[in-house]
Amino acid sequence: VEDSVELCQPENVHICDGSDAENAMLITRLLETGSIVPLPKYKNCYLATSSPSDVARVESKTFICTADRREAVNVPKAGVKGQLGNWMSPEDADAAIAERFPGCMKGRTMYVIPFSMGPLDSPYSKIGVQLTDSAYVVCSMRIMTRIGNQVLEKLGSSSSEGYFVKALHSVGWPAEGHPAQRSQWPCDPERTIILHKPEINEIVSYGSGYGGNSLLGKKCFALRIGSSIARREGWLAEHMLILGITDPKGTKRYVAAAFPSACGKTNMAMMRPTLPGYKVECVGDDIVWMRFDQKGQLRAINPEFGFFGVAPGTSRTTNPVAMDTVFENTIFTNVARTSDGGVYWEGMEDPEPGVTITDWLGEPWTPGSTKPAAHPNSRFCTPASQCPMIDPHWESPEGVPIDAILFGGRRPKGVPLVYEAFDWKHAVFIGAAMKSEATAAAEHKGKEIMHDPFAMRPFFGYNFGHYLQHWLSMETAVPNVKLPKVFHVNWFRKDDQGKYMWPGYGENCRVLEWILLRIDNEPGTAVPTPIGNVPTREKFDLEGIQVDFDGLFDVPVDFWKNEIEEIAKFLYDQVDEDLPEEIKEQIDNLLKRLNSQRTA
Ligand SMILES: Nc1nc2c(ncn2[C@@H]2O[C@H](COP(=O)(O)OP(=O)(O)O)[C@@H](O)[C@H]2O)c(=O)[nH]1
Ligand SMILES: C=C(OP(=O)(O)O)C(=O)O
Ligand SMILES: [Mn+2]
Repeated sequence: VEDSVELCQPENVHICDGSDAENAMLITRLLETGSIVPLPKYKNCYLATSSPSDVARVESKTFICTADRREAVNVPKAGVKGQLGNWMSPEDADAAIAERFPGCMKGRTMYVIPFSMGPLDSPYSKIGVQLTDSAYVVCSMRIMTRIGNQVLEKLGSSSSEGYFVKALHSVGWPAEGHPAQRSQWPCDPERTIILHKPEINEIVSYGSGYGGNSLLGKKCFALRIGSSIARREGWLAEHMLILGITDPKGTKRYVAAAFPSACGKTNMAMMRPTLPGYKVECVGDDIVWMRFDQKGQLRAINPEFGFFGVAPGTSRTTNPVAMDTVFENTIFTNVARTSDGGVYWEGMEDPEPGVTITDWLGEPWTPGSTKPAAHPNSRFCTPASQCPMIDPHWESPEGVPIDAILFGGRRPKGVPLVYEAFDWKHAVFIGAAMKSEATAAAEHKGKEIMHDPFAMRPFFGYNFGHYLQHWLSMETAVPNVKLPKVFHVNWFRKDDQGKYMWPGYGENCRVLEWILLRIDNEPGTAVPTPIGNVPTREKFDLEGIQVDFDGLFDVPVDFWKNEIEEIAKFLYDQVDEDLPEEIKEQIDNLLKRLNSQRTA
């Protein structure tokens, strides 16, 4: 703190105790500066609208900084541009800090936020301290993580642990005359930079107030620094939801699922199953820290304390549970506002007659408007404890047992609703081969289908080749390892008219039901295809819905030959010398399986 005070020269330093009184004081401050507005329709809810140039994560300005480049990122073949993270030398990182931070908090307050990723009494939790000049960030961190005195006390007592993650954040406060200078959302988009130093467990973020760039416990710590710690310590930090599902007989299982940003994690974590007799409960919606225990069981904690969920598309029909969660103690960002003091976004039920809408940019909005009312990456930031279906064990210090892992993405063509990996090595290959349409969660434009291995492309804290090796090594993580079953799912396949073929949301429980049958080794449930096992029609419940089963599960051989060629090129080009032999074998085996099929 002293070093950073010397660097940033704030007028005040406020050490956050995490109390209600402190939060109320900060909210008042944010209301006074116009950084948030109240939403009197709900209890203790506020709306922040950002600068239009600070609305999402910026992957191109996010770096992993290590002495040896090969530690931080994949080293592609000569002439190939790396797609799985950016590297910067520690010297260049320090120079970037020296260009931006001196005096950046002049005349303002530096907040010191001690926070815990994971329940305070869990041996798997880790502590961080974030310094920031944004009260919005403090209030959001208080929702997303456990903060305050309790954390300082634990930090003081756990000398055996010895380290905490140091996180420095400034929104950047450009000089007089700069367009962003007087705005209610200060930021410095041109000079935004997000730096991670895994070798010394440090994060430095400058220029952006947007969630993924500024709430440093989340993507920066829990995924990037976290994955690098996890590799050293022999566990996994992943971009996954965790849910518990109880079947009609009363058996409960936990499932983790990795989907890229804005591809359905929060919705699945809060799913209300349409099949009778099933119950889903939510442990987490974005990040999992998991490891095999001594008995060989994979156990997971959710390191977070709240949900930072995508608002558009959330409605009474798609995600009623989220709708029952977010209208208390919530900070909304970049959604639209209604004249009766509420919020509005695309996909939400229409407001009452007579109620008018102001879009996220402050302009009047009507259903005929050509621009969206809410920014496509607008978010709610809400306490997890408010979720009516939060799992009773969501804060259990030893974590919950995971029996299946799902990978998935937005794949309009060729990819079946669900298929199952043949074994662990095949599972790791399926994770490596993941692709998905780009979304508004980062700066990518359009709907290009991008590679997104393990849904971690923007979040790897170290070389993806080493990451693959680490996943492969889990097969022998402990003597009696009980490997979870692994599946790939795709809720987003489209027909020739461009319409989704699968109703999704609560109906996704039908896929979960089949997964449970597979976990229980029920006979007659699956048939092999070249890419993995798919359900048999008899054991996949379609009662009450009209869908094209054959179309949903079709594995078009020509499509997959092209697909695997492209994936192989991507992996060989990107990972080159660090591509594990096991993955090369998986590519060869899949090609052989495809070539032995008759093409249509
Ligand atoms: N068609 C369809 N859309 C979905 C489904 N699940 C989520 N979505 C939409 O995808 C967007 C992102 O979902 P969300 O759960 O917030 O994704 P996350 O960022 O991975 O947590 C929202 O607009 C959802 O309404 C689904 O099963 N089918
Ligand atoms: C917060 C984010 O996560 P997600 O869309 O995965 O919920 C993000 O991508 O910045
Ligand atoms: Mn989410």
